[in-house]
Amino acid sequence: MSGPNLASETAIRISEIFGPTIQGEGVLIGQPTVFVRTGGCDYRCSWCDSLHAVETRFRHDWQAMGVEAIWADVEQLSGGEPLMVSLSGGNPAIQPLGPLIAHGHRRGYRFALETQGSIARDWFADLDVLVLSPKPPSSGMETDWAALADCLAAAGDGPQIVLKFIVFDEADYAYAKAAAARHPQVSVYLQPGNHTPPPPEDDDARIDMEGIMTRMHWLVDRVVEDRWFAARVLPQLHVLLWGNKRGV
Ligand SMILES: C[S@@+](CC[C@H](N)C(=O)[O-])C[C@H]1O[C@@H](n2cnc3c(N)ncnc32)[C@H](O)[C@@H]1O
Ligand SMILES: Nc1nc2[nH]cc(C(=O)O)c2c(=O)[nH]1
Ligand code: SF4
Ligand SMILES: [Mg+2]
Repeated sequence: MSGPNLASETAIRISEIFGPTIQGEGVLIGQPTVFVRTGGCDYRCSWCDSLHAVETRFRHDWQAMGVEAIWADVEQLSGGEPLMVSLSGGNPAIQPLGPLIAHGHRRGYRFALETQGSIARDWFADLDVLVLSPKPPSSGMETDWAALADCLAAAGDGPQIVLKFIVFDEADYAYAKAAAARHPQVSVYLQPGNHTPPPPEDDDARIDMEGIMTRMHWLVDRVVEDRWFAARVLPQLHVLLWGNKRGV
C-alpha cells in the first residue's frame, strides 16, 4: 500500500504477488519461484491469459507499492529462503523495478523478468534471467524490432537471455523462425498457445486440453521436420496442471 514515505518514483504498480509455485514456462520450467505481477501493459494481445493485469478496468485491484512492502510479501511467501523471483505482468518493463532487484539481490534472491521486448530499461542488465517474448501475428500486435534489439543491448552480458515465442499457427511459427534468425546467439523456446483465456471475473479455470495437446504435437512435428534442433518446445506446465487458475 502507498504509505506516507512512499516516494512516487519508487512506487510500483502491483496486480498480484503469489507463490511459491513452479515456473511453468520456458528456460526455468519446474523451478520454484515467487511471482510478482505488475499492472498495466502497452500491448493488447488477442489471446492474453493475464488480462486482469493488463486492462485498466481491473486497475481497482492494483496497488501502488514501495519496495519494502513488496519485499515483505516476497519474504513472507518464501519463508525468508532466497529463491527465484519471477517478474511478470502486464509489461513489467513499464515499472521502475531496478531498486526492487537491488534490494532482493542483497538478500540472496535471484530475478527473472518476462516481457514482450517493447520497452528497454537499463536495469535489465541487473537481472539474472531476461525472457523476451515478442508477439507473433496471431496476437494482433506489431513488433518494434528496434525496441527488441534495444532490450538485448540494455541487458548486455548481465542476465541469461532467452527468446520465448507463443505459437498458434503456421504464420506464428514462421514469425518465430524469422525473429530467432535476427538474434542467432539467443536460445529459443517455443510454447503452444492456450486459446481459452480465463474470464477474469470468475474462477472458471477450464481449458481445452485437447486443443493445446494437438498444437503441441504439431509444433514438435514442425520443429523436427525443419530440423530446427536449437529450438526447445515446451507446454505451459502450470496450465496443464491447473488450467487457467490464477495465482499458481
Ligand atoms: C502474460 S505475459 C506477461 C509478460 C509480458 N507482457 C509478455 O507478454 O511477455 C507472460 C507470458 O505468457 C505468455 N502468454 C500469454 N497469453 C498466453 C496464451 N494464451 N497462451 C500461451 N502463452 C501465453 C506471454 O506470451 C508471455 O510469454
Ligand atoms: N506457474 C506459473 N508459471 C508462469 N510462467 C509465466 C507466467 C506468467 O503469467 O507470466 C506464469 C504463471 O502465471 N504461473
Ligand atoms: S504483452 Fe503480455 S501481458 Fe501484455 S497483452 Fe500481451 S501477453 Fe498480455
Ligand atoms: Mg501466465
